[in-house]
Formats: sequence, C-alpha cells, structure tokens
Amino acid sequence: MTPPVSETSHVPDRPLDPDLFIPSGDSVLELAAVTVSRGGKELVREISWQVREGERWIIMGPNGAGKSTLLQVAAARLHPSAGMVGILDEVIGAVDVFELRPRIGLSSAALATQLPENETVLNAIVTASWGVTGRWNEGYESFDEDRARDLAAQWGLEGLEDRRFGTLSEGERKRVLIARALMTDPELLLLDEPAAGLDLAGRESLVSSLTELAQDEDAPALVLVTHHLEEVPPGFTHALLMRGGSVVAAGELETTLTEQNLSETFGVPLKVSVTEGRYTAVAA
Ligand SMILES: Nc1ncnc2c1ncn2[C@@H]1O[C@H](COP(=O)(O)OP(=O)(O)OP(=O)(O)O)[C@@H](O)[C@H]1O
Repeated sequence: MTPPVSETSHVPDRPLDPDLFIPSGDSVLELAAVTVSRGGKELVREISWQVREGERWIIMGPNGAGKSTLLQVAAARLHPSAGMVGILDEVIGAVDVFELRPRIGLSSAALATQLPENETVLNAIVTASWGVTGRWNEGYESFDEDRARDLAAQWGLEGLEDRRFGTLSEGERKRVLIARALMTDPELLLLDEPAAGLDLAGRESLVSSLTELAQDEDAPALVLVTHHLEEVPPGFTHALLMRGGSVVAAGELETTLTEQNLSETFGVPLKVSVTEGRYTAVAA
C-alpha cells in the first residue's frame, strides 16, 4: 500500500483556467492535475506537485516513467495537455514563455546535443544569457564573461575555458551544462540526469559539487532527475517517485525514499540502506 502523499505535494483544488489559477505565494513551481498526452498515450497522468523556495527535490523512477516529460513541463518547454502549471508567479498559458525561460536553469542531454562541438567552454556557458547555444553576433557585457569564468571555475572547469566543447570528457561536459544552466542566475534549476554516463570518480565528484549547491542558501530551488539512489546528493530535501506517468509517492526525502515506495516505483523488491546521508539499493 502506498503511504499517504505528504502535504508538500497536495495542491488545493482550483479552477483549471490559466487566468483564474493563482499559484501559492511561496511556491516556485506548482502543478495541478497535469497530464501530458502524445500519440494517444498519457506520458504524465494527473500530477499535482508543489516546489517551494529553498526546497531541493529528487525525481526518481524507472526508464519511461515520465520524468523527463515532467521536467520539460516544469521548464516551460512543454505545454501540458490538461491541468495547470504555475512557475515563478506566472501561469503557463497566460505568460510569454520566452520571458519566463531565462529565469529557469535547465541541464539535459537534449541540450548537450544542441551545443556546437566547436564552441568553446566559455561560449557554451555565456551564450545562455541570450538563450542561444552558439555564439554569433550577440553583444555580451564584460560582466557576462566574468560570470561565465566564475561559474567555470566554480564547476571545476578552470583552465578549460578555451577548449572546444566537443573535446571534453563526459564529466566535463556535464559540468559545463550545469554552469550554463546557472548563467542567468535562475530562480529554479532543473537537472535531468546530470550524472548519467559518468564513471565512479566522476559521479562522486559531481555528487559532492551538487551537495555543496544544495547546502548553499543562495542557490535556487533545485529539481534533479535520476534513476539511481547513489546519485542523491546529501542536502536534498524532498523526493517525487514516478512509475508509468503517475506519482507513486512524494514528500520529504527520508519518509519518501523508503524500501516500500522504491520497490513499488521500480517494480522489484529492494533493500535500501543509508550511510552518512548516501543512499544505496540492492535487490532484496
Ligand atoms: N512524442 C512522444 N510520443 C509518444 N511517446 C513518447 C513521446 N515522447 C516520449 N514518449 C514516451 O513517454 C514515456 C515517458 O518518457 P520520458 O522520457 O518522460 O521518461 P523518463 O522517465 O525520463 O525515461 P528515461 O529514464 O528512460 O529517460 C516513454 O515511454 C517514452 O517512450
């Protein structure tokens, strides 16, 4: 039996009209009964979810659970087929998404494929200020480049600023994507599988950087999508578990990442352990 979903994921009933939908005052992201349908299939089904300032969320679930689809909705990149989406005091359907998107940082594999292989690391980061992926004739202020250099240093890319994106290792690319996502000083940061494809050392190094970010009071609200419990950085506060497009459980991390919920989410009996804030799971 699924335990009751915590109050953090309950969204009060509201009229489903973008002009009447008023996101809660302290919410950074609020979804009310969101469904995304494609080709006659519901990829995401009636999800209600609220992220408040200062919260750090994990979205976890098996392949095809709908995690990336949900993140695309949260990033104002995908319009829901039904339901309401409030992002940063704005309501999708009643806002120009091109004005909203710079306020949301997004790192994803799809974005990585859009970055030109011959673009330098610095340009891959700084071009986020114009919402473009390749540098052309846009004008950049010196403080834009200073910020891009600071972010490169902060994310372990010092000395690589002039390297071509296409020559980077997978771990370095992931760090560029996160630095780029932070370029516009977003109020909401969405990271879709930031540790996918990394070796053990690369994963551990990234988890450690994300732990620091999670503990930074000035960092934006964070949402991190992953399949793996080992990638949950200590300091994350909440989790939303998905399977087949629906929410299995959502709420505070410790009460949500339970053996029962995770076994139901992944469809196999799991034994879960936590050591010094790090989670691991093996088949029971
Ligand atoms: N345009 C589309 N038309 C039909 N089905 C789609 C479309 N886009 C995605 N899907 C399907 O929707 C489901 C959810 O996809 P999504 O990428 O959101 O899952 P996910 O949880 O992120 O998976 P993964 O962990 O494998 O990345 C998958 O079964 C996928 O095949």
